[in-house]
Amino acid sequence: MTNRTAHSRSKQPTRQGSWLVAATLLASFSYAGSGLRYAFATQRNFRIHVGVGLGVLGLALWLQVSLTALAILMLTVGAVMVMELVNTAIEAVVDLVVEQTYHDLARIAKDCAAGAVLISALVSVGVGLSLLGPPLWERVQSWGF
Ligand SMILES: Nc1ncnc2c1ncn2[C@@H]1O[C@H](COP(=O)(O)OP(=O)(O)OP(=O)(O)O)[C@@H](O)[C@H]1O
Repeated sequence: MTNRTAHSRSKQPTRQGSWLVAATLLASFSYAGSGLRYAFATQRNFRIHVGVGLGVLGLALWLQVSLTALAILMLTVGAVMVMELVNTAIEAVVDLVVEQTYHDLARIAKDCAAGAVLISALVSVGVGLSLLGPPLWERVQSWGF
């Protein structure tokens, strides 16, 4: 039995236009996990952002920054990852619509999505330097450099 058939025979209310609807909360998490795994496996930039983000949060914990600073860093790191995921989603939808053809609107959509990732990454560098730079400098000086 295909998923579509299974769905149509279930007691779940149908949603017009959807091929497959998450029937349970667990299924929703599972689909979200699939998206994260796909982005991690296929998007080099997403892997870089995850690596740098974990490094930044590790550094913040090591420097024992304030809880407010840690919260701002988590928000910033998370925002970059979210932008990368949205960028990946937009690229997939654009490719689905135009397939292998060149289209100016496809270019604009992809370029703007990439621009959004770039801005979030630049902002996160500024936030990271502002919040981690001074305590890192103090720590280095305390070593007698
Ligand atoms: N169908 C299209 N029509 C017009 N321009 C396109 C099209 N597909 C891609 N482009 C152009 O090529 C660029 C790169 O597109 P591509 O799909 O390869 O993204 P990418 O390099 O994988 O992006 P990212 O590194 O953010 O994942 C786009 O930003 C856009 O300028």
